[in-house]
Parts: sequence; C-alpha cells; structure tokens
Amino acid sequence: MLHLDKVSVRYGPVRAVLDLELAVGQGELIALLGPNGAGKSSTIGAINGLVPATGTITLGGEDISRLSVEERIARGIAVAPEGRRIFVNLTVAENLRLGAALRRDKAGVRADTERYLTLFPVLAERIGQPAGTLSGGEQQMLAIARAMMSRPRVLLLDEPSLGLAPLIVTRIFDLIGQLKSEGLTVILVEQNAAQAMRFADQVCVLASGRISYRGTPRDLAGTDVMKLYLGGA
Ligand SMILES: Nc1ncnc2c1ncn2[C@@H]1O[C@H](COP(=O)(O)OP(=O)(O)OP(=O)(O)O)[C@@H](O)[C@H]1O
Repeated sequence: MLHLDKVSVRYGPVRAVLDLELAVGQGELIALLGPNGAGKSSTIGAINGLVPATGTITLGGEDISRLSVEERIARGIAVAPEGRRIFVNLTVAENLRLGAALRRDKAGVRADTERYLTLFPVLAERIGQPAGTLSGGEQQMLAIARAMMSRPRVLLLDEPSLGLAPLIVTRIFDLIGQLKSEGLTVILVEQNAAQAMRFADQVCVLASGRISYRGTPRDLAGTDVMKLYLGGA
C-alpha cells in the first residue's frame, strides 16, 4: 500500500532521516519507535508532504513523492498530528467538516459523520462545543475522527497517547485497532511501546534517522529493544 524508498529529510545541516526504506501492506499497522529526535515526526511529515524530502514514496503503486499535501490527502493519506492540532475555537462538528473539506460526496460525508459519532460517542455528546473545551483524550479522539473524515487509505498517527491517562490511552488504541481491523493501513509513532505492540504487524526502531531495528512484536520479545522500551519486559 505504502512504500518508502531511500527517503531522506534534511533541515539545513541537520540530517533528520537517512535513506529510509519502509513497506506497509493494506490493513497493516507499523509502529515507529525511537528516542526524541530520532526522526519519527520527520518521517510522518515526509509521507504527508508537509516536510520536504528526497527519495520515492509510492501509494498503491503511484509515485506521490512530488505531490502537494492536498493532493496526498485526496489520494488517501491522512494525519492525526502530534499535539493534536485541532481547531480549538471551532466546534466538534466544524472540525469534522474540515476533515472532509476536499470531498464532494455530500451523502458519503453525512454517512461518515454518523459513523464516527457512533464510534466516538463522546464527540456526539459534545458536537456543538468548541473543541478547545474538550479534555485531552476527547481532543485526541476528535483528531483521529477528523483525519478519518477524509476517507484515508493510510492513517499517520503521531503519538496519540501523549499526555493522556492510561485508561484513555487504552480506549484510543482499542479504536485504532478497530479501524485497522476494517482494513485501514496505519503508521503509528508512539512512545508507549506496550500499547503500540498490541496491534503492530511490524515494529521499526529509529535512531539518528536510520532504522536500528525492524521486526514483528514477537521477534522483539526478550531483546534489548524490548528492555529499552518496555522496561525489561
Ligand atoms: N524544522 C526543523 N528545523 C531544524 N531541525 C529540525 C526541524 N524539525 C526537526 N528537526 C531536527 O530533526 C531531528 C529529527 O526530529 P523529529 O522531530 O523528526 O524527531 P522525533 O523522533 O519525532 O522526535 P520526538 O520524539 O522528540 O518528537 C531532530 O534532531 C530535530 O532537532
């Protein structure tokens, strides 16, 4: 579904991502782990087009490397960014509508709105409230629902657990697991390795812009990577 070939990101003299190779199949979830500054967010930015990158990115066989952010959204790439970045002064309903801004199928947008309000009932209860009045967990749910409103084939999730209580994190990962079970392809940047492993088909550890480890969650059991990220589990 999504393939990265020799993708690199530079910020002036800083080499944030170096010749990254990544392949994710339809309905797969790949977890990107790694310390602060490893290049995880830059990788997400390279895929959605917000960060200039070299190399080749293909989606369903089509080269999207030179397309704009909007063109990539139209082809099925959506991001729920780190820090959520919802529009705090707009209502929940308005945020959801913006997620579907590039869609012309009004009936489909209505049906998807219903669907995500059913999947995230707390958003239905707060549909007319400014998004800034939602709790952190609710804002994260809104960020995911807003991203899903563009009907993505690939959802990029940047640290969905950041700053949230464990119970809320579990709830959010349950929802991510459900979307994956419906065929969504997910690239997940996450510090909470235990949660990321629940649904991951592949785990990649980035260090200084390169992949230092790649394997299935089962391969990871008992390795140093596991000790580093799961405190010796
Ligand atoms: N806009 C920018 N200008 C210059 N350097 C940047 C910029 N954005 C990121 N960097 C640098 O690129 C490297 C990778 O950053 P990136 O945010 O991709 O890492 P990360 O793995 O997502 O880290 P974190 O877990 O802290 O979010 C870091 O050294 C960072 O300082």
